[in-house]
Amino acid sequence: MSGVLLWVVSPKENATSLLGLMPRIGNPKRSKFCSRLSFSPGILAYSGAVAHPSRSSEERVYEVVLKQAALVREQRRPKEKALDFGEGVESSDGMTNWDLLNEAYDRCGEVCAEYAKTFYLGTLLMTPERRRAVWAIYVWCRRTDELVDGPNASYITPKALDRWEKRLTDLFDGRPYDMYDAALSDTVAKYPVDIQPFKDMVEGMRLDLRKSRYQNFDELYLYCYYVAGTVGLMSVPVMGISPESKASTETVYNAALALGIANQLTNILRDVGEDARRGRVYLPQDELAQAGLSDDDIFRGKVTDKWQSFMKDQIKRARMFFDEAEKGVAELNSASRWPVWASLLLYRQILDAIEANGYDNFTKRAYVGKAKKLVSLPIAYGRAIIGPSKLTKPLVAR
Ligand SMILES: CC(C)=CCC/C(C)=C/CC/C(C)=C/CC/C(C)=C/[C@@H]1[C@@H](COP(=O)(O)OP(=O)(O)O)[C@]1(C)CC/C=C(\C)CC/C=C(\C)CCC=C(C)C
Ligand SMILES: [Mn+2]
Repeated sequence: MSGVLLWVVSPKENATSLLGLMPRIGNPKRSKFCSRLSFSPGILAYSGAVAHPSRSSEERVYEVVLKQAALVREQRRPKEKALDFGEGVESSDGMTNWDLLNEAYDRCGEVCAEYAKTFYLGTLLMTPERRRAVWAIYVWCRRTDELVDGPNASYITPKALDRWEKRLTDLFDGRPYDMYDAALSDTVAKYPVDIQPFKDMVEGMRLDLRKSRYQNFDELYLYCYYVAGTVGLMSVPVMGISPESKASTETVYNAALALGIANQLTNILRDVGEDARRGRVYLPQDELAQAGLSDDDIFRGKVTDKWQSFMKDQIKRARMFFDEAEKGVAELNSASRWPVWASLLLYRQILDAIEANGYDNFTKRAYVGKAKKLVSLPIAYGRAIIGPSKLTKPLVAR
């Protein structure tokens, strides 16, 4: 994928390869969610709106959620931007554009299979159309993350991210740069996917370049939305909501957002030691201080009573986001539920693994073993059979 870097990195920042080839006020649901976050005294108190008299991160993110939900309701299909993959035009090697597009999607599938095997297996249950669209989104996310986390991360500047974003707008306008972009370009033309979550993910990568401390949970929440909540918002329009669902579109998007946030909080809790070795502390500074801890304690990496108690609260909060996410999975199209349940159950078990490690996330990496993974798959399947509740819920037109 040296093409990506040739394009993203300026000639001076020469590099070679990437990825191988190369709530809301006025919204009862959100208010309920926030009140759940603040049920516990101490660090879990959700103080965003108080600490920031303007708008809290959750309010800002919720505006994006509403916009995405509205787009799906309208089933917006920007056909005018769709690429013309007419079957007739042959290239010199005899391949039609149609063949090239199919190959592009296949390549996305190969990247997925290599980097996220379980997730890839889950997607095989989806319809072929949806499956390849999710692969295309996955590959774009993976490449975006690789820009700041991959082997060439030290060459990446804010300007390089601007170029990556320009490339994103081009592909949304039907002008893909390479094969992977072509697959995503086709996907966003076929499904009501908006560009905002993609741009927001790039913004998250910009944050990673310039920020290594988060003062409070409000700041961290925004970061988690940028790098992970966005994935939920990108995926739902492709995965689809069950025709039997009586839940409002906003409810489903909130759940999707919550799953992304839960996953990223889990990532952060798992990687405390690894991040500290790179000079990064994602944990909210005010909550550390309230627990009598500081960056120095993290760099020292000693598991103390204070650390254990702090971690218990952090894990509790991550689980709340998983609980919030659970409420929406049943509303998805039946074929999409299994991979989502599988990813939710597997990721949540990382929190159990941190507990099992005695909260030593400085020197031990929490992971879910093969056996536990295997057991989770039929459990996920069992849950996926359960569709939307037949009970009438407050109906918002969809
Ligand atoms: C209603 C409902 C619950 C719907 C489900 C919506 C849905 C599919 C949500 C997906 C949530 C999800 C998997 C979020 C990804 C979160 C994540 C782990 C983000 C990582 C960011 C950066 O992390 P960091 O650098 O700290 O850590 P690493 O060491 O690099 O891991 C990411 C790496 C960003 C890039 C994200 C991806 C590559 C994953 C993209 C995944 C998809 C597009 C497919 C999602 C579909 C399913 C079925 C899980
Ligand atoms: Mn990463």
